[in-house]
Amino acid sequence: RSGLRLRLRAMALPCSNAATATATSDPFLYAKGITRKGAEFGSLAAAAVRFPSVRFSNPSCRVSFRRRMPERTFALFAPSDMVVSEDGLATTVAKDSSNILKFYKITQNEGINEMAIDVSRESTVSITVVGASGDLAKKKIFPALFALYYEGCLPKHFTIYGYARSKMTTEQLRTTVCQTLTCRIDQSESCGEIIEEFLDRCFYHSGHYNVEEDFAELDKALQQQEGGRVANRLFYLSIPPDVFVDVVRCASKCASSLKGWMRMIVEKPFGRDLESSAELTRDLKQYLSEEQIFRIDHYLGKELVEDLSVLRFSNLIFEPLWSRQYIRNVQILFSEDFGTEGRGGYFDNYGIIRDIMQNHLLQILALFAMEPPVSMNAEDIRNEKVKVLRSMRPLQLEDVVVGQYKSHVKGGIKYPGYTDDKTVPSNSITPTFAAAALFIDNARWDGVPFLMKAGKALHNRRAEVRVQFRHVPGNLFKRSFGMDLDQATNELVIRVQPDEAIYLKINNKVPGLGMRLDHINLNLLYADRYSREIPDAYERLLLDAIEGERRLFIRSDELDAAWSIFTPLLKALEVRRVAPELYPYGSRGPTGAHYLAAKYHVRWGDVGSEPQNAQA
Ligand SMILES: NC(=O)C1=CN([C@@H]2O[C@H](COP(=O)(O)OP(=O)(O)OC[C@H]3O[C@@H](n4cnc5c(N)ncnc54)[C@H](OP(=O)(O)O)[C@@H]3O)[C@@H](O)[C@H]2O)C=CC1
Ligand SMILES: O=C1O[C@H](COP(=O)(O)O)[C@@H](O)[C@H](O)[C@H]1O
Repeated sequence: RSGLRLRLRAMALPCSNAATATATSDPFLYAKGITRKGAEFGSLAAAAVRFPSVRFSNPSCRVSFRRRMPERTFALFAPSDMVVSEDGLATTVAKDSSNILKFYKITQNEGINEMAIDVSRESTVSITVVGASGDLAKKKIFPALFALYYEGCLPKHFTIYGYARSKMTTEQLRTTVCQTLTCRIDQSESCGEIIEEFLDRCFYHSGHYNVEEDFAELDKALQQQEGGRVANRLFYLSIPPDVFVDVVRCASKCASSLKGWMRMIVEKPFGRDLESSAELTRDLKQYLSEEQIFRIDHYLGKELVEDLSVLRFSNLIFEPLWSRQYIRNVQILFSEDFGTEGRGGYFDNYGIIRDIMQNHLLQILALFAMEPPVSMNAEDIRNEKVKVLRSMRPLQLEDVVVGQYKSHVKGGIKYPGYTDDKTVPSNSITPTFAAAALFIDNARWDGVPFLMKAGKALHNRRAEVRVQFRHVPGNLFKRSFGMDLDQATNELVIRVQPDEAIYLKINNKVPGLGMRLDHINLNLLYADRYSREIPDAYERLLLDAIEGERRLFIRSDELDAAWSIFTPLLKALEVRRVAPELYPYGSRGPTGAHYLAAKYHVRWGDVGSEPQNAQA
């Protein structure tokens, strides 16, 4: 009788001194302590475990505390499993790789009869942003770290180091970082002070990426800040891929933590094809275990991408429809209204298929199409994603259309073509646009086209998933729709960005004496429903990496499966030197995409009129 299996994230980091724990009248852990900002967290813990979705009779029910905490004073870490049996016996052992072991045995009558809580007041997290002088570090990583600090999500003791070759002082780094920070969450607080506090924890160390001595120096600097505490170290590799392995070698040899954990967030691109990706994985694994590698795909950290599983698995109405029986096609769309400006040098070596499709869009597809996982644990989810990816057919050249933007004059402004970029060869055939039809050869999705479209320098910036359902059989209202049944079929749209929304296109009778039908949207526009600002994807992912939560990071077998789908196509495009169809900057992309969709009797959902209430 295992009863309720409750996933508990131990609440240790924010405690000031010792935490105490007692059993409440419910057979749950009632941990009590003082948060960093002085709030007592015991009652909140109890409230969280009493969350109404928790039912004793449901053994697979899981609660992740962090997501449910209403307060922003919590910094949680170290996932642990808590097993509560119906007779009130609860045991939990924290499975944490950071030398922190928590063990509770709780009975309803006796309370806690055995317990060891390391409140880890002597541990610290050092975060080193490697490539701190770069675009991503400034644009995303430092602002995300600040947002986490602002939300009280970083541990009590932490240090942030910027590392790069550029010569810069700590003061200069702070000045640069400061310009990117905003107090977007709560303007009423004394934001300036919090920024100052945060900047005081930021330092800079200049060094080469392949020089072990430079990392040994970094190690000394880190140790000085860590002040003898158990040191956990997170490295964020925000650098071009050709220096990944050098950094991993130097950092793991000369700047790894002796007692705490060491984790590395690795940015894409993870290779250019199946072989180079496997080689990179092999090289990284000379120095790191798979558990230490956090391959980031920031689309997995986007709110609506996370919501896909909630939508599907917590609503009875969707899951039964989620198959070839009711779904005609699925479209995963990405567009940007700007070109590769400033990143042409990188982009030309990769192209849109590697830059967006093989990772971001395929990850969305995998989450969308996977079978229900055993639980929401990282390995259970990633196992299902791998299964669905391995069921996919490798892409064929005839199922792909590629394009490249050319210059265009609009309103007296000349927008540059891709090859006008000085860092791009003038004869480049690198695609900046691609459309593809993919298929999953399994029982659920047999024959359903999954269409992807991704492009730069298009008419708008948008990312969305569109699910087009089948026509209603023997539709009584067919005559009201005229010939265009497609217009009348239900479509579920999950708009990832901008203006996050979920809406469902349905048919409705126009009020009145006649029988006129209207296609309208049941619309959940996030900005209308939720006042809280949506966190940036990098915030969620950084916090997960600090907590050791791997659910939103890519495992190496997932990566292999993803490359297996795209590598044959990428090779064919290169070997045959397939010329991209040119499209004007700011347009809707090449017309070839429409022919590709038509081949599978599909109409792109983003083309044509959107009912009014779908707009933000
Ligand atoms: N920028 C973005 O929007 C996104 C970036 N990424 C990925 O994140 C990583 C970082 O991106 P981003 O910040 O744009 O990259 P940058 O080109 O800005 O490079 C980051 C830093 O790396 C160093 N660097 C640049 N080129 C080289 C080189 N050839 N050899 C050694 N060091 C070099 C530079 O620091 P210094 O000279 O001071 O050492 C630079 O400031 C990349 O892997 C990129 O693919 C992923 C998603 C989005
Ligand atoms: O990974 C990448 O993503 C960005 C788009 O990210 P978004 O969060 O702004 O949608 C893209 O511009 C870039 O080319 C690519 O490398």
